[in-house]
Amino acid sequence: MEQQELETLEGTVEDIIFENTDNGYMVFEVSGGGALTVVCGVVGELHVGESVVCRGRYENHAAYGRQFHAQECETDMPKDMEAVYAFLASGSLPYIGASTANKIIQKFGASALDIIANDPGQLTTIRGITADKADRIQQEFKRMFGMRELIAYLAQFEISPRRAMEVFRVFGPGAAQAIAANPYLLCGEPLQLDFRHADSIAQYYQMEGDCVQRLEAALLRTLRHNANNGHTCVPRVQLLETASAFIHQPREKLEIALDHCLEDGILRQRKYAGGDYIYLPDLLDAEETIAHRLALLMKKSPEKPRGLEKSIQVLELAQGFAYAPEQKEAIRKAMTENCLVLTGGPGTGKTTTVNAILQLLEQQAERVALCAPTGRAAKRLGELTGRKASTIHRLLEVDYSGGVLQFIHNEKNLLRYDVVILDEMSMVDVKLFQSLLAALRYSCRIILVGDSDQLPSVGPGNILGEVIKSGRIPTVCLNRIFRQAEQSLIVKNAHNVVGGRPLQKGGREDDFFFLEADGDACRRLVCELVTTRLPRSYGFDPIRDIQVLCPTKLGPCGTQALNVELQQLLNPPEKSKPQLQSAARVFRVGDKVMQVRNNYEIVWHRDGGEQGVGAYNGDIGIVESINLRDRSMVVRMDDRRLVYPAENLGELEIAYAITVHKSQGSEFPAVILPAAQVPVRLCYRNLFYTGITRAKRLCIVTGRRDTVNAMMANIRQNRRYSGLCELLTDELPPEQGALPQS
Ligand SMILES: Nc1ncnc2c1ncn2[C@@H]1O[C@H](COP(=O)(O)OP(=O)(O)OP(=O)(O)O)[C@@H](O)[C@H]1O
Repeated sequence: MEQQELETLEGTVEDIIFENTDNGYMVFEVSGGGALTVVCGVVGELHVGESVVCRGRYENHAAYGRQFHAQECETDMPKDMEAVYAFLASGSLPYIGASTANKIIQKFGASALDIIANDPGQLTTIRGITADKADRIQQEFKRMFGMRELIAYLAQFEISPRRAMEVFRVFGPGAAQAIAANPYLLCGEPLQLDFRHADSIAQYYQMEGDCVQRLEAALLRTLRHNANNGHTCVPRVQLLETASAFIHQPREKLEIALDHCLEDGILRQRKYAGGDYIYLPDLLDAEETIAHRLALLMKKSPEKPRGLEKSIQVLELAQGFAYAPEQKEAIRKAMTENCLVLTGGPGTGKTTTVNAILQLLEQQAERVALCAPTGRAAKRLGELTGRKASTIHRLLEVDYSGGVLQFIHNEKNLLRYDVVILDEMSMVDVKLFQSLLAALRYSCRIILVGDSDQLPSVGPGNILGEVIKSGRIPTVCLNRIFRQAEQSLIVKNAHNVVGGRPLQKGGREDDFFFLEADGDACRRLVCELVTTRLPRSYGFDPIRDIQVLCPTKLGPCGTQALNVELQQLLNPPEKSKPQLQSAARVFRVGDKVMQVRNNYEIVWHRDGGEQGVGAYNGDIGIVESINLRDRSMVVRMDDRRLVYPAENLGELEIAYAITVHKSQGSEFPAVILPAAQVPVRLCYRNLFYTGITRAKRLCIVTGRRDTVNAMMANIRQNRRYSGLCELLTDELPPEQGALPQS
């Protein structure tokens, strides 16, 4: 229906105004019907001189006037001589500029493009074009039109030009043949297209629903889907059942396909106590490497620093208080063992202990690296220890030049540290930890600090939980809440949550409150707290200091509804305030935004001139300016300024309200946690605990008492399949590694 309403614009491309080669978004001028029209849209690749038929709609742009928004764009080779000349002179082909284009046209006329495509040898008759150059010209010409053909081919299966360009980049000129032979390649890495696209291509080629390509793809897709939910492996039985239900094929057929995949090494299997588990090879590799490296550290003889007790006493004198017995034990172990896990809830003295360890290590002139998985956690670690702390990515130095994530520091270029202290360990996934271990010298000692009651990492694995569970790595768990911390109801209630005790209600002077409300009333209450009550009573800045943390995105108290309302209240549209629409979001100058995936290439400038690259999932900032012409935005994140070009806007979300999952590793002066209508799958204790422990000075839980009680009662930690505990116990039989936990 929609299709019939589209208008058509036909003509020749006169000029390319803006081009994004990554996603195919272009702004260009088309002459046709006696007029010159500015056209924009995701059209793939275009060149001056080409004939185009665009379908879309005319729109009036606030700044640029009337434009044509193309939803579809068919192109053809330049037809008449003038268009062929314009195309050749546009510089789209290598070695051909305006004057060579002129010579080619004089010699071959309108058939110049046929010659380039089919008989490039003839080009050598033009001065300056050697046989090699003629070949390169032909290759580039074929690439250009190959991409064009692929866009048209995939469009029949409702695959957008933007996706088609990605397909072309991955499979090159042979893309169409490769896809015809196995349409399910599209569902694999790195494209991960929806299965229904591959199914419709397979149907077109009359492939059966139980063809081997489809069965294997279903197994891989199920494992990848589980990896995205944090599992490093899946029980064999469960994998077969899920994949069978997903593609409606009998389990036996999937079993045969699975055995093929195992034989070919596409998948791997490990036997643990509970049965057989299937892995994607890279995730098993990561868990095996981690277990092996930690085991090697445990097999190395421990350090024997002299005068340790004396040094601890000196520190106590300087501090003016005595360390608790578990803190002392952690300090001793940190100075002697090659690997230590230090864990505990808020206010139990982890940072105080880390500071003591740092001082002792520095006295021994050990080279110590302090790091954490997120920028915010690293910043906090730096502030609390008064030392330089960086993200793991920064420590390893990202190299994204090849378009895939690599690190400059790796097994061939080791980091020169004697000890690494890694904070917020609960957030580290297996791949990142594997990369970190690879870049450390074998003798480098490791101290892992974290709170195992927090939500586990976003990426696959549950390293902290599994390492503690194995009992093979020295672990000190700090349980005691210190007096200062005890005065805080946030801290007390955090421990109540973990201990399964009821929440303590807050009084006027407290830093924790529960306010009862449901549905829309709860949403209105949250908005009122953010916009008026908390700024008035506590002097909080509603945008900078207060963070709404929602268990869910949906519903009246989810991030989506709250962001719409809070944006309207805190940063309403104004005539003088530039704003940009990107997908369903509107960004305005002054909005709070969050980066929602890792981008290793985006450039930032720090105040004071330093420049670098990278914005990471969970980084929060404020929109500082908007350029309407090229649809770019400048976002300030702490002391850094990042320029987001149009194609990167999809990586940003409005962030007055964010999910608890996204808040891991961050702290905020004031947190409001609406717990009214929480879907059952998100109704669990770790999530509630992680949310309230993000608050530094004030935490307000709003919502329904029964929802809060249900969240607190549900200790079913979202189970994560991982073999790390078993791999560690295999590597370290009890006599080598087992240590009683304190
Ligand atoms: N042995 C001790 N005696 C007295 N006070 C202590 C002791 N250890 C820590 N504290 C105090 O307890 C409070 C909490 O300690 P610390 O910040 O180290 O805990 P934490 O576990 O890092 O907390 P969080 O995870 O919330 O940051 C601090 O005010 C600290 O000075």
